[in-house]
Amino acid sequence: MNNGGTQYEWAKTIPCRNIKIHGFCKWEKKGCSFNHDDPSKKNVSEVKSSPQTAKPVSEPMSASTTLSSESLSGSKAGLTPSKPSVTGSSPLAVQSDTADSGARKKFNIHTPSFTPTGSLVNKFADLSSKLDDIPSFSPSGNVAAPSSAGVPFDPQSAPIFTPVMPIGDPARSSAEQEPFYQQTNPFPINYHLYAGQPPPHVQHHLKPHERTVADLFIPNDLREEIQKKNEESLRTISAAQSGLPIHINQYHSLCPIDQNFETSAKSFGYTSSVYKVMSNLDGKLYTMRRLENVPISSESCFRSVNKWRSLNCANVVKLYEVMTTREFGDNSLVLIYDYYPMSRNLLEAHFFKIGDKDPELITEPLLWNYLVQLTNAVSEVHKAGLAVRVFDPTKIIVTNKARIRLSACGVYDILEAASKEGSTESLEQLQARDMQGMGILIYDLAKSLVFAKVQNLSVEEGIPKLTVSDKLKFVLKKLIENELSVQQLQQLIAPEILSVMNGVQDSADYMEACLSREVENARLVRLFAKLDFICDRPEFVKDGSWSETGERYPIKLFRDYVFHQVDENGKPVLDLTHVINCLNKLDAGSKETILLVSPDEMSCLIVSYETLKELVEKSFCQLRS
Ligand SMILES: Nc1ncnc2c1ncn2[C@@H]1O[C@H](COP(=O)(O)OP(=O)(O)OP(=O)(O)O)[C@@H](O)[C@H]1O
Repeated sequence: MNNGGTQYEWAKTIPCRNIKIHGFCKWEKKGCSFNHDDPSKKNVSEVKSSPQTAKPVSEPMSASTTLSSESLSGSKAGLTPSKPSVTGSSPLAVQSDTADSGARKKFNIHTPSFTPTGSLVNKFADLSSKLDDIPSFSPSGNVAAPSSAGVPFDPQSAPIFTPVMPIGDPARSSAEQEPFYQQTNPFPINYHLYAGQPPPHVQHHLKPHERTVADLFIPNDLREEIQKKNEESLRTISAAQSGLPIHINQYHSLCPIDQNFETSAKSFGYTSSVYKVMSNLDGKLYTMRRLENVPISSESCFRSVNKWRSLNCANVVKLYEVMTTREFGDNSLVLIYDYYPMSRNLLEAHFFKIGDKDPELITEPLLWNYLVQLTNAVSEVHKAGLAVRVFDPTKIIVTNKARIRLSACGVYDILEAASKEGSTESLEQLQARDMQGMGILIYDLAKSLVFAKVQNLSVEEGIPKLTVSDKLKFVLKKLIENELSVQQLQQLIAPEILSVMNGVQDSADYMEACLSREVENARLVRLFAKLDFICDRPEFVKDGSWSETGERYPIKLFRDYVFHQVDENGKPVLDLTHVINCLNKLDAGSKETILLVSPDEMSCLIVSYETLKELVEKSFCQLRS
């Protein structure tokens, strides 16, 4: 090993890149063969020794009035960096300081990237005289031009930077005009903190007692689904881009939910659209269903709304508020419902490919599941003295795996009250029609199971052709022929209700298990935060208790022990299990002892987690006091 000497003669004349990049080379006397003479240091010494020879340095800074011969000759007044200045004075003062203290500084002022010269042009003047003519870059006319260089910087009189955008720019207008609009993060969010699951063929075959890091957190697919829903909730569009009103009463940040952007009057006889909105009262997201040009003549049209508002059912999207508005430029009827991010209606879920999501296959268990959920919805609605009235597949949304909800309740009641004719049917008749509607909906979905052409057959001919169990055929027949009340239906499908209930309980258990894994993480995050509150506080730099003999020193070493360990090759150890293990023991105040070693390996101490816990508590209490 060549210690201190150079190995390669040819490298002696080549400047060492470490000097250029870091300002010093830690291998300078340990075998690095390259040239370690710092050219800028040489210039300073030249400047100091002879003002006449200082031209190459002083010329680039010639604009500076503070770079006088006094300062160059070492006048203390000229060298003190007390007065902030954008001119060459401050850098020069630091230069002289650093020259005194030697080159071993991490941020070396002599490195070319850190030397603010007066003018870039002069630096290249030797290369071509034409370069002298190139104007210096200045970001705007207001910022000090080269001619003003040398005038000491005065924050009071400094021009204020005003970014100028062309008039009519949507970004500008949206920011200025829309008090509620916020630019959300670009999509997709960077999931850099999560490592994906390895493909099944590379997965380790773990012994029963072994765990992977992924086992400590909620399963990846569930986490991703929740994250996607959060992203969807955060998605916004500026009113300037969407052309929608900025707010309707307390609801703002209107963002269209409909994926196909087509408006039709198919479902209610009025063109309708659905938006995600945020309430200014509680900050929550809601769904706004708008129907255009509805002739609402009096408050009495909203008679049924209170009943709908008080209905709480797991299979009905809750209605909160109904109003009329002219904010869209017409007489719009607006209904406010609960918002379920990433939900799709039954038609979208089973018959369309949306984005990269394929339509979901319909199976008989799924049909039973839907029938049970719809029975629950209908039963609750009927108990409230209302009727569902609409069983359109576009008005039932799938909010989670196989979880459905009626999404447009209450609309028909209002529309009918608003129309001149009004309803001729009694509530009992409407409720009986609900049973029929439910049967037809399930029958329509069941038809997709059959390859033969049942589409054009009548219901009586079509039901026998369905490829489902006889029991489902029988239930559908009875429903469509309107021979079942909701109570009779409940009795008839009791075994299926129990099996759906079983699935729901399994799902609840699974979710609870996932939740319990995350509960521990919340505790650890608090511990992380506590340690970070305590360690490396700049105001405690001179505090003796943090010094190597101080009582808080073990906390510092413990933090290094947990997070900053390196392996035998000097590579950082990124072992999450170690982190969680240590923090759990700290939290529990275990009696187990650990060996803490300082980074320079000059001091080491043996301490128990119990003691560390006391120290952390004490330090944290002192911070709070
Ligand atoms: N409460 C809700 N929460 C979240 N999304 C919803 C909600 N209600 C409806 N949606 C979604 O809004 C989209 C549009 O719904 P829908 O088809 O009912 O509206 P529409 O296009 O106005 O209907 P149509 O034109 O058939 O009258 C669907 O993707 C649906 O999943």
